Formats: sequence, C-alpha cells, structure tokens
Amino acid sequence: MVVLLDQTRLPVEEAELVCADVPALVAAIRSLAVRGAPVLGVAGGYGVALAAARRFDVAEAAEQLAHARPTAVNLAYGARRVEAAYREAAGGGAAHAAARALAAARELHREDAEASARMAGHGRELLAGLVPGGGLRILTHCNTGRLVSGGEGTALAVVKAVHRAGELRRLWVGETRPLLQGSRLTAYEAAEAGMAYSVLADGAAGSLFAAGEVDAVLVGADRIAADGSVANKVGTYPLAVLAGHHGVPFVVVAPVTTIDPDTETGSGIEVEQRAAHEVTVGPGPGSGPAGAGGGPALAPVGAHAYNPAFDVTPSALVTAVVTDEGTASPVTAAGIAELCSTSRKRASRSANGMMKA
Ligand SMILES: CSC[C@@H](O)[C@@H](O)C(=O)COP(=O)(O)O
Repeated sequence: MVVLLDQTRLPVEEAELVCADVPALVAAIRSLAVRGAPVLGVAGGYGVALAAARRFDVAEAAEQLAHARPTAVNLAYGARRVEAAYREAAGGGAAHAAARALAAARELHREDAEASARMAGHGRELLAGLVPGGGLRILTHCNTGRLVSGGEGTALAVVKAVHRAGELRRLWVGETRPLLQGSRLTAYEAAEAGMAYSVLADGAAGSLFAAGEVDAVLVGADRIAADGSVANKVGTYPLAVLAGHHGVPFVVVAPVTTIDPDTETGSGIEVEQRAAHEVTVGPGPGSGPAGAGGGPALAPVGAHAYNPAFDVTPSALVTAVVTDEGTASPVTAAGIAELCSTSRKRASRSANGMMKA
C-alpha cells in the first residue's frame, strides 16, 4: 500500500491516507490529498511499484497514474520511469521485476530529496546576488515545501535555507485560492520552521508590492516549456506581472525533471480545469477537507465558475529558473536546453559509475 499524509486535512489535522490500490492513489492525486509537482512524481512511482507488487497490470497502472492530472510533468515522469525499470527486469520473473520497480521508486524518492538540497543551495546563492543586504522579504504562492518533496521542496526549500542563515525578514504567503495551499500548507510549514510570516489574500499582493514590501518572489513550477514559460498554480502569472512592474526579481525554483523539452512553448502546456464547486462552495465545517465542498455557499446556487488549476507565465517575466542542475538567468530557450543537457550528462556519468562498480 502507499501511505500518504492527507494534505486536504491540513492544517486542522495530520491524518494518514492509506491507498491500497492504484485507483485509490489516482483518487488521492485528483483530490489533492497528495499534490505538488515533485511528490506527484514520487507518488506515481510508488503507485506503479504497488501495482507490480500486487501483480496488477503495470502498464495500465502507469497509464492511469500518468494521466491522473495533466499539467505536472513529474507525475508522468515518475510513473513511466518505474514502469521502465519493471519492464527491463521482467525477464527475471514477476517477483524480481516488482522488487526492481520498488527500488526504482525509492531511488526517485531519494533523488528528489537530493535535488531539493541542491536547489536550496543554488537559490540562496542567487538571492545573495540579486538583493543586496540581508533581511529578505520573500513573497511565495501555493505550497512548495516538504509536503511536495522527498526533501525540503523547491521554492520553500530556498526560503528555509535563507531563514536558517538568519537572512529572512518575512515570508509573505499568498493564500492561493481556491484551495488555499498557501494559507493551509505553506503557513503550516513556515510556522513549523519558526519563520516570521504573514498570510495575505491573493488580491492583496498588488498593494504589498506598491508599498515596497517585497524583495523577491519565489515560486515553484508544474511544467517548464522549452522556451522557459512556466506553468504553476493559478495566480502565479499576476504575481509575475506585478513583480515586473515593480522591478522585483521573480524566481522559479524547480527540479530539472519539471522541464519538458517536448513542449516547445507555454501555449502547448495543458492546463487542468477543475470543478466549479472548488470556487463556489467553501470547505466543509470544522475539519472538512479542502476542496470537498460541503461548506457555505460562496456564490449563488448553480453559478458557473472559471477554475483553471494553473496559469502560464512567459519567460520574459521570469528573472531566473533555479534547478538542481544550476540556474538559467536570463531565462532563454538556450539556457533551459543547457540545464537539460547538464542533467543528461550527470545521469550518464552516474550510470557509467554504476556499471563500473
Ligand atoms: C514544488 S511544487 C510546484 C508546484 O507543483 C506548485 O506550486 C503547484 O502549483 C501545485 O499545484 P497543486 O494543484 O496544489 O498540485
């Protein structure tokens, strides 16, 4: 089984969600019980390993998991990578192939933690140069911390490194409507880390910039196209426009596995559209899961809603893309291609090392 921390229950309670089979894991992914690009890859990988262990149809499981949500490229990456490990080992029998699939999922998990630590280092270095003097006031959106990663996350991993170095003055946490990944999850992690933080309504970001209260914006990504366009949680693009207008660095932090070289431009990124009730109905009373509705009406019954889960920010508005393989700044197609090539070289060096060992 795959056991998850149910993110829909946070911050009210830390509840485990046990997924005994692939359909249950697919449902958990769709309901955002597990969410955020890197950990979706890890969950997809463990889901395929689970199917292999239970002698289910592994190809079918990988297909279902890869398509559970369309925008985060890591989900399909994780599922396909573990499927490939299973297939390669299939000649040795089902038990052997299942063991290889589990090993591949664990490797993915470990690599994600390592990537997170490298991103934190690169990001901190970049911020030291971008905003002279300590005491940074960083604005972030959605949740990009340990809840989305085998390690400390992406953008929030950088914030945590800055905080540990005593260089964080304040973390501004955009609430991230409609499912409040900022106020529910990022604020939860900020409190846990002992940061000075404030939650703000998404619509308050403009006046915060106008007041000169933001030194840098740090966000994650669900998919980065070959031209450097960035798909991330809806509400990211308006922040990039504001940052550009106010001359504030807008930095995207993501593992290189979030780059999709096969999607040439931002317009080629499929943006997930979600149910109207996430916008029109509040979460259930008390500890009701976020996104499940059941709470007070926020709009007239039957109201239509526009509810894209993500938006796409063009590369011209992105100051830097920080990855585990280094930083592209300015963000150009050539810079993005260079990051992918560094990643391929590292993978081939480590494969050669394993063959020699
Ligand atoms: C490191 S997480 C980066 C992104 O996955 C995150 O910012 C985001 O948009 C997540 O969206 P979600 O719909 O909550 O899965």
